[in-house]
Amino acid sequence: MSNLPWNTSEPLLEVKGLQAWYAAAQALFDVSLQIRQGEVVALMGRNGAGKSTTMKTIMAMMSRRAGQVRFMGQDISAWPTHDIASSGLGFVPEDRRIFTALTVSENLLVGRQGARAWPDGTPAPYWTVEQLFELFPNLRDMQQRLGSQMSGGEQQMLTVARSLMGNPYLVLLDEPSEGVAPVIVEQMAHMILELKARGVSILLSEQNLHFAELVCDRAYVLEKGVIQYEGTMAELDANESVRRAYLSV
Ligand SMILES: Nc1ncnc2c1ncn2[C@@H]1O[C@H](COP(=O)(O)OP(=O)(O)OP(=O)(O)O)[C@@H](O)[C@H]1O
Repeated sequence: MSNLPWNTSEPLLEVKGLQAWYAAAQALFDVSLQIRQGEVVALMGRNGAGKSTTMKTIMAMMSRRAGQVRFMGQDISAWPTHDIASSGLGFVPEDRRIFTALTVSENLLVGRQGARAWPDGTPAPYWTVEQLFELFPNLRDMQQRLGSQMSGGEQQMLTVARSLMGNPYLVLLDEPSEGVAPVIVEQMAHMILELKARGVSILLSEQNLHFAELVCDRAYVLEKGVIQYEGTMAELDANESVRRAYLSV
């Protein structure tokens, strides 16, 4: 048995009353959301709605913030970012922070963390480099390539793969489909479904309803730093007024 103070019937991630500021400008207002084990949840909203800020606040990357973040039964609100990441909460930022002077293989090794277990002692999702190459076949063909010589979409894949090297329980994925070629978007959708099948939970920031519908169970919709709607993907799809008011469709 592990010593995780978490019962799997409780949410894996529970965010309550999150607020955040850029200097004097408040960017998040009382944002609350939950992700249960095995769920893929969309965080939707237009440019500037606050999706990235929500993720950065969960990861303690906003210097001025308030509210509570519980992950696997622990209050992580005051933890530093690196402790949050090493507890099994992965974050793939939108700006693709790979090491451009390192090769694909070296970038992956930088992300390596040990294997994890669920509270009942069963193994949590674990990724070998070979399994990651199965998930991202393009990366297998460019193992010795420098990060600086990869396309934006390839860098995006490498960022996701490196995060999976940390064997996270939950990944915050910030707009993985934004600005990448359609063939890569397709691979991203396949990758998210594969993660879900392996038991990894995901919070996916997304503007594209069609992409979110392919892979997500539920959605929260943000506008101006406020959660305006929450529901299943089917409910959101059927709700034309919410779609028109807060999404680009
Ligand atoms: N570094 C920053 N300094 C000041 N204001 C910022 C900064 N980053 C974001 N903001 C503001 O905070 C608000 C939320 O932005 P955020 O990036 O979280 O939105 P988003 O939903 O992720 O949109 P996008 O898809 O454009 O990333 C916006 O009004 C934005 O202008």
